[in-house]
Amino acid sequence: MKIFSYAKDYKNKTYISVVLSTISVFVGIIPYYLVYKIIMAFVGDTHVTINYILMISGFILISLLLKSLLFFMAMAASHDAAYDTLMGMRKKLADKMIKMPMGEINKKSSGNFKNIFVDLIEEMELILAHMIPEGISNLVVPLVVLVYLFILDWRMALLSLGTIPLGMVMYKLMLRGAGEKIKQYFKASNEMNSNIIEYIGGMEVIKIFNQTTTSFEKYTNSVKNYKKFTLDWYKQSWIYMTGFFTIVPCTMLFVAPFGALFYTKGTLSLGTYVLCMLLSIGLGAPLTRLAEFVEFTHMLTEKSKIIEDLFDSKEIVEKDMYKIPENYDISFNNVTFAYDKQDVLKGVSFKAKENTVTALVGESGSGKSTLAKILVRFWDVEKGGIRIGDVNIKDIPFEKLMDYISYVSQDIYLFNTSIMENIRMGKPNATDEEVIQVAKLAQCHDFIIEFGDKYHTSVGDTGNKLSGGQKQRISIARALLKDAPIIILDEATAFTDPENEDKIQEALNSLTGGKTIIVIAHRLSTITDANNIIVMDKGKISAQGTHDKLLKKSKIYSSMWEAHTKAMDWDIKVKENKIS
Ligand SMILES: Nc1ncnc2c1ncn2[C@@H]1O[C@H](COP(=O)(O)OP(=O)(O)OP(=O)(O)O)[C@@H](O)[C@H]1O
Repeated sequence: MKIFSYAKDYKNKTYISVVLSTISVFVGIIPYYLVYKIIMAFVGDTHVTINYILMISGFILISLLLKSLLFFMAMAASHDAAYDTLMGMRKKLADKMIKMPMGEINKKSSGNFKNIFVDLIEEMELILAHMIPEGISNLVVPLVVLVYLFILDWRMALLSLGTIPLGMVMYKLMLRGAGEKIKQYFKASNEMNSNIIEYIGGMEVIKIFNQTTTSFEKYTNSVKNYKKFTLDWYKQSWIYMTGFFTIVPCTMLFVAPFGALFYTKGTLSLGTYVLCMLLSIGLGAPLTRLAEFVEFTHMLTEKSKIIEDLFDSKEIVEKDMYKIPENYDISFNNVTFAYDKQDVLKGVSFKAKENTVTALVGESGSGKSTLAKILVRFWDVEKGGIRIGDVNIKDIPFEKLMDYISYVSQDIYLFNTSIMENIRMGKPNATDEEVIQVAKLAQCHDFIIEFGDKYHTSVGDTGNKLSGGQKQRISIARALLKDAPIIILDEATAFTDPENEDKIQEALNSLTGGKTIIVIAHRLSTITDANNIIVMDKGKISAQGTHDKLLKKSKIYSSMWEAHTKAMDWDIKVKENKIS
């Protein structure tokens, strides 16, 4: 199982656990031998003194205590190694996600990721922490006992294994179709996780649209489904499971009667008979526990496959040879791009020069945000190329590319921490003063100081304590603080009320010169001064030029402008109460 490869960094603790649990197994066999000594002392000719019995009992007690102590020390070492491994796996998974294209991440729901990061990895603890010490003792005990039994009397050794063939039949029946059942169980568990997260995340929409019944139904159905698959699996296997766990430990079934027969026939001494019975009793429990571990392994192999699939999933390809751009001009050369099969960008070519503002406008769905997302390599382009300062973005180290670009997307995400820390994410070593300075530039300062805790006010879960416009300006402040040479601002339509628009405009004006700025604009009045306006239409560039030029030569742009000015007039009239 590949899971053990993640444990290799912590192998020393694992070795300690292996050594301790093996010693514990051998120490655990001593009491059987000592009990045999007592019995033999009574049946033999020797005179048994109370001191002798007390001494042997003392040794039994010491061996039992030592066995437990060693076992718990082994468990402590294996748990230590296991939790280190789980931490390592979670870190590696988080690293992996940074390298994955957004498209790959979006294929899975957040419930799916939660299931992998939390539940599945937690269950790996069972393999790593318990399988090593317990697995070893459950494997070594029967082996050592069997070898000893064969040394004593091979017939008795074989008889002590008599229940195993019967148990194996039960075991086989128990595992019949288990692979399929496990897959169904995981599918149901994943669905349940995704539905729970969707139910909680979508609560606002559910309440507004009074969809409580249907959404609740979807949620309860997945919970019921999960119960059904778990129970089905249990019902199918419980009879055989009970059979197995009843039959296998009855090692005395053959040992006692046949041993008595051999003894009466004089082919087995009383001492060996007694010792064989004692040893075969000790054989039963570890044998059944061993079977339990085989079952766990079966299940955990399936679980670790899900984790491994995530580790093996597609990454943004990084090359060995890198180039660093000499300037920050951006050029799209004949870029064609599809999320799935249908092209959403078709042969797009344009240049956004350093020290200029380029605006992208066009109808909803015309491909504006997609242009921004492929520039930051959320998805890789296969046809055509994107260059920064004449270097293809695929030839720039991904981390460097992220350093060059500040991207304010439509989906603003704020972390559940203070406003100060949310802005500081743009430059982790920024001082408080620097944060406040950019907040002023981004027109956030005034509303921040209105809050009781000012910059230390928590923004709430995903920023839900702030208005849309406030969140947008905080994300602009974050981008300003990063001070990257390229800035992409994807304006969110939802927050473009005139007051917020003015503030955003001021924030944009504060962007210092020398940068390459790309603005995806929904309200055309924000970009009339842009050096170049690109009009997108169904994935293609329909026209480009300055505002004045486009008004004359682009039908799409001039009608967009007309619609925009009408809407502005409407706004003003409503404000002046001319329209009720
Ligand atoms: N993750 C995705 N997977 C599949 N298709 C997508 C994805 N994101 C966007 N699309 C599709 O790509 C097309 C272009 O979308 P895009 O978001 O670039 O448009 P836009 O011009 O920015 O729209 P808006 O102005 O509404 O933000 C749309 O048809 C959209 O349905």
